[in-house]
Amino acid sequence: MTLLEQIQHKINNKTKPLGALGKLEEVALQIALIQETLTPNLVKPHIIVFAASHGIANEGVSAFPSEVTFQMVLNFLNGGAAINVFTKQNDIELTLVDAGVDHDFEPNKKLIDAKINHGTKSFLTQSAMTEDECQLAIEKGKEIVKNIVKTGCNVIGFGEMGIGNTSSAAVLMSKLLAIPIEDCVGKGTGVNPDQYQNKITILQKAISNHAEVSTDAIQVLQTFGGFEIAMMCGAFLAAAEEKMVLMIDGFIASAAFLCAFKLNPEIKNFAVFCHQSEEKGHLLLLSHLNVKPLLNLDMRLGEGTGCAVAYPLLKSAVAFLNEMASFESAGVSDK
Ligand SMILES: O=C(O)c1ccc[n+]([C@@H]2O[C@H](COP(=O)([O-])O)[C@@H](O)[C@H]2O)c1
Ligand SMILES: Cc1cc2nc[nH]c2cc1C
Repeated sequence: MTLLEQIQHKINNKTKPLGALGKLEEVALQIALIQETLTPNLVKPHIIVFAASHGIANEGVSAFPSEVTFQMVLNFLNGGAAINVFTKQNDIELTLVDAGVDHDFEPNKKLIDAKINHGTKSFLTQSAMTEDECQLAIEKGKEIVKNIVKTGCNVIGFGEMGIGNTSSAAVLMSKLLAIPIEDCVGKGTGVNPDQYQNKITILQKAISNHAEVSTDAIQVLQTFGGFEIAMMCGAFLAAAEEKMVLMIDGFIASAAFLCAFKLNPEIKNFAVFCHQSEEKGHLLLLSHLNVKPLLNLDMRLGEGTGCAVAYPLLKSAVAFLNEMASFESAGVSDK
């Protein structure tokens, strides 16, 4: 029997009707395959939140001003954000990264300084980053994950904070999947109908101003991305290389995943899609990746909160596989 057949056999022989644990069975199979074992375990769960400022945020595409990005980083450092609460609740380690926030933070041992620049340029008229900045952000993301692997962690989620980043994510999705931008744009932090129309117009203009940009993932990321998105892209690539279980959060995280997937499609085998965001493009993005998310709680926060609330489900998947009796061991008739 192949390992896949052995794991499936183990799942099927648990004391339950065939398939009765639904998606938990798929997750258990996936985690066992990632770890190449019939007895997987989840060690030192960790969520990394990458924060960065966006030049495009100054074009009226968000309901909130750009300063909220650095203000929320301070909130993360003080333990007051949703991701602080949910990681604490579920015993998940939290690491914060300044990927490129337009603010000079006091040195703080809880904040990794990976600042590429003080925010990206507005991609309405310029490239968001230089080629070097984009490469550096990807490399930093990889390096941060490689350091976390050394702690023994084998399950990792990524979150982001960046006012304006639903605009970046929407354009990445539109360019990389050849989907009209209108189908990729949502309300983000909650723009009103007029602002929503303006957001679409701005992003259409941005795309036509960069008509020369191909569908190459790095070129698209450099032109329309954010430092947190590029860093997350590198982080996904490194985490999959390390054979970790990857927890994927909402719309922006999925757009970063899409960039990484275009660079290495193998990473999908390591990815658990934690939730379906309320953000308009997310369902379409997930369906293009041909994946089903675990939860739909109408969340649209980011920060890795979808990963943090879904993590107990991964624990349940591993626990049933390791701890449930089989029909044979429990003396239960299987037909
Ligand atoms: O994760 C999501 O699906 C998600 C959906 C909508 C908004 N967000 C968060 O809101 C911010 C981006 O929204 P906006 O309107 O400024 O583009 C950014 O900080 C994200 O973390 C996140
Ligand atoms: C307050 C606030 C918190 C956030 N967390 C992630 N994105 C956010 C956007 C806003 C506006």
